[in-house]
Amino acid sequence: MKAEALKQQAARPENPGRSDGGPGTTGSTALAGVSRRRLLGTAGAAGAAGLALGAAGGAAAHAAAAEAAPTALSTVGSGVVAFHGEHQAGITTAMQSSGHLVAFDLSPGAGRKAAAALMRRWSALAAELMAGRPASREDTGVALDAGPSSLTVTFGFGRTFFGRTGLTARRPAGLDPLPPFSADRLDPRRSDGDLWVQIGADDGLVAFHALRAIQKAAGDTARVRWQMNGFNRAPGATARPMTTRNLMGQIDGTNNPKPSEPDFDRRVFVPAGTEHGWLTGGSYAVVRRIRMLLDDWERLSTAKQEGVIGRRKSDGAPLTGGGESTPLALDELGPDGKPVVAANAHARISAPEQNGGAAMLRRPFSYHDGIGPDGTPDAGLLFICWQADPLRGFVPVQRKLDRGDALSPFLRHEASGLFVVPGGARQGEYVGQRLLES
Ligand SMILES: C=CC1=C(C)c2cc3[nH]c(cc4nc(cc5[nH]c(cc1n2)c(C)c5CCC(=O)O)C(CCC(=O)O)=C4C)c(C)c3C=C
Ligand SMILES: [Fe+2]
Repeated sequence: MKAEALKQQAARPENPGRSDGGPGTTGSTALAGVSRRRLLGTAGAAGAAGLALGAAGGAAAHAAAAEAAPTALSTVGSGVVAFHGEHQAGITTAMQSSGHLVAFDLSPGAGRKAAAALMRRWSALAAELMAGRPASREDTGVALDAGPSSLTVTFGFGRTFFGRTGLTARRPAGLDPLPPFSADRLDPRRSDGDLWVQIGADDGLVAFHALRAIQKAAGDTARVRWQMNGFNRAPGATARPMTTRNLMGQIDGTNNPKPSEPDFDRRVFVPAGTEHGWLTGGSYAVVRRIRMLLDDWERLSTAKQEGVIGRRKSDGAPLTGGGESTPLALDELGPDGKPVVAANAHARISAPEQNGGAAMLRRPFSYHDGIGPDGTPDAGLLFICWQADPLRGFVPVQRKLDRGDALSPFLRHEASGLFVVPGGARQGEYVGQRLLES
């Protein structure tokens, strides 16, 4: 099993819908040749045994040997995602097992110049950390011994960022406020924000290390507005690559657009030649903290739970048959003459063909913040979806779900944010430079 798991991780392609990779996708995650100061090794072949250092020869010999002989990283630790590129990392990257979402507000008096300096600082830091190198100043040591572990740091701007930096004329229409939905129970203190940072990694310490470094590098320029912490299944936890499950136990992410599909880029990334040149290659992230009413959900029989979604719980296959990737037969009727996939089933209502083609890339983290004051689990989904235009992605689908989704009685939308995520930085550039300096 261990060897099998290692083989999976080594072969791990990028698939945002899977926490441990999956077929049909492209990837930038690779085995790292670079690592943190004290990590001299590269992973090499999957399953490579670490170099055993004997006790004989005493501490000095041990230290000398440790200096000279590389120690093999596990394949999880050695996953590295490129910081520079056409798009920012953390969008099509395979879902990671640890995540932090943080929104910042610019401090009073911090305008465009300070924001530009902050983005320059943050970008340089993110590039170092994602390569597995320590933060250049005051590294806390929390991630020592670990490789990059597929760390990604992704930056976005909220609507208010543009007013604070005097850039209202360059604010894209896609940042117009989301409409209210009847199921919203939004806490403004945990919603919105001038800046948004998404951190993901396949190691909890590596993710936390990046979070602290980013927070400290904000200095006096920006203050944390809210922070949310999430998780997904660890790579290698399952015997074969699988779509991850959420805290309701459902396989979640099956029908995500795949990078291999011809319309993937058009759906997820802003193309060249639209409204604002600085936005080319960017995307919009809708972030919703969705509490799951798990006590109520877990009282339902498995058959009822499956009816709510329209898919089997065990393997994610449609109730109309086949396997996980079989399309839902939405027209199929049961012996009672009713559709097998109910009219209000979540998978039916959210399907692109029911929403004028509206599609989004869902890349969430689960969260669990203990027990709420009402004695029920404060747990659910940090729902993050990516699209080229929220008005053609999240908004129409959520409108439809809001009107009659069988899943709604088991959910509570508690916080919301909409952020524009600029395209990736080229070498020598920082994220957002084309907005802040042109
Ligand atoms: C507005 C968009 C969506 C919200 C909010 C949302 C919340 C949400 N969904 C699940 C569980 C599942 N969702 C599934 C499919 C699915 N969901 C959305 C959109 C939202 N979900 C879409 C676009 C789709 C794909 C539809 C399709 O193309 O067929 C599924 C089925 C498996 C899958 O395809 O991923 C599950 C399960 C939860 C628990 C939740 C809120 C907490
Ligand atoms: Fe969904």
